[in-house]
Amino acid sequence: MADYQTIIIGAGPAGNALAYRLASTQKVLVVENDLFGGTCPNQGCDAKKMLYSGIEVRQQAQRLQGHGLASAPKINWPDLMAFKRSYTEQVPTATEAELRNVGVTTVHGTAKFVAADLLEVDQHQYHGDHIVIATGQRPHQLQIPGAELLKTSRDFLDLDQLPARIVFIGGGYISFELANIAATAGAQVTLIHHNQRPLKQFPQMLVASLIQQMTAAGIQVQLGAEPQAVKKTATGLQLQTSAGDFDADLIINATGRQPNIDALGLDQVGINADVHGINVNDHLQTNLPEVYAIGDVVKRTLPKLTPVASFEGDYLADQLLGLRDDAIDYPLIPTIVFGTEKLAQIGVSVNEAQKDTRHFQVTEMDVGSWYTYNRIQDKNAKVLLVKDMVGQVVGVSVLSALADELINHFADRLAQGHAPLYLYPTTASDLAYLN
Ligand SMILES: Cc1cc2nc3c(=O)[nH]c(=O)nc-3n(C[C@H](O)[C@H](O)[C@H](O)COP(=O)(O)OP(=O)(O)OC[C@H]3O[C@@H](n4cnc5c(N)ncnc54)[C@H](O)[C@@H]3O)c2cc1C
Ligand SMILES: NC(=O)c1ccc[n+]([C@@H]2O[C@H](COP(=O)([O-])OP(=O)(O)OC[C@H]3O[C@@H](n4cnc5c(N)ncnc54)[C@H](O)[C@@H]3O)[C@@H](O)[C@H]2O)c1
Repeated sequence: MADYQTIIIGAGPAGNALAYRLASTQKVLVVENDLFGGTCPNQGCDAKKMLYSGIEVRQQAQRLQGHGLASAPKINWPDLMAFKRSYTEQVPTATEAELRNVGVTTVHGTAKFVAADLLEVDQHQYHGDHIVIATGQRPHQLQIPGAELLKTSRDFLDLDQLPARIVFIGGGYISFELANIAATAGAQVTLIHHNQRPLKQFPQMLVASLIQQMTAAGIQVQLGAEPQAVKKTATGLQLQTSAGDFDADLIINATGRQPNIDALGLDQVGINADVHGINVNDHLQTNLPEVYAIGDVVKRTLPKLTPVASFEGDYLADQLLGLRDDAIDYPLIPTIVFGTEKLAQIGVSVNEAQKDTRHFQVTEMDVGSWYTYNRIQDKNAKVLLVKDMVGQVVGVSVLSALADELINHFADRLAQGHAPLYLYPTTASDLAYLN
């Protein structure tokens, strides 16, 4: 039986951040049952932003029509997809090779606990002094008739051809981002949300403004539509909802993600988890002291994002190397929806401030006419500042083509002694590698 100091299950941003840090001092094994690199580079953040390269150029050119540009370039979907694949297709091999280069052993297969310190992968057993679960999440399945006809964000991000009519189910990050890609690339797009509060974490005033811009860009946003069934029709598919039926050639289910824990055999060894993820303490330790969990698979209310996954991987590396023993203390976590306009926030949210008017006040600023935004014709740009009672800015929400830049500047300004976490993927998120 092979013996390791640390075994990491899952080679996504969380598992890899940990593996790289441990590699020079420990004997480390990483087990991966799909694509090395995990969700973010293969079918999440990076894949999406490769497509956004073309999408953003078309959108910026649309804003400048009549201001020096005569037309906006059209998207050639197969070419854009080929560009995305030129990046994604090399990710799994390159990631695994990098891990091996720094001395990490890698294994392909699904890991299952046999004991607290023992895993089985394809009938081979591996002993670890510590075992770290970093298995991430997968799309949540809708329980409606015909759900097997629905596709996911992973399918969308690898489409050979762009279907003419696309429906996105869900009013979260994925639907808002992919709907914009599809519509800007020329599809007829409908976004269906089951209640009246899409993107509920963000200020509803900015969400309403975003939806206005989506509508102006030709995206139909249907609120209050509970999905009920999916059917095949003579011409494609039909989504039946409480607010009517929607015909489409492709329907993407983006109603949230659930932790990858089913195959791990957690019950067998008594690791506490539920449908929201694995329970950990403030040291990212499960109820079994030698087993930890990091990244999206952890049950927590903080946003499930790449910078958070990497931060946890880094933190746990310090713990396992004996460099620190304090509880995890997260920096402010900025969030962004790369939508028809970018919607981003950091610090005390407007929603929190509106519930606690004794301590916070919100200032609304239409900045579309400011030089920075006027120059790129970002006419609807808006900033909401949350201030405490002495007038100090403690939170910011932005709707603008430049929202990522501004929020990253506020990540620096509001950091208060922590190394700031930046939105990913952005220029600022590269800073950690520029030293
Ligand atoms: C469409 C989309 C867009 C996104 N965009 C952004 C964005 O712009 N910015 C951002 O910050 N975040 C974004 N995210 C979220 C981001 O991708 C995740 O937060 C991040 O990937 C989490 O990293 P992780 O290592 O915890 O999990 P993952 O990246 O999911 O990696 C987990 C790995 O574990 C493997 N695994 C699972 N079970 C087992 C098992 N039993 N045995 C072995 N291996 C196993 C999986 O195959 C996977 O490779 C996006 C997500 C999606 C789906
Ligand atoms: N820019 C980014 O950082 C980014 C981009 C994409 C994804 N992500 C990550 O991926 C996660 C998953 O994205 P997502 O958009 O799938 O999830 P989400 O949680 O953001 O949104 C899911 C939406 O589906 C709705 N919903 C839930 N159950 C439903 C049901 N039965 N019927 C109809 N609607 C239902 C919810 O109300 C919610 O609006 C995000 O939470 C985030 O952590 C991040």
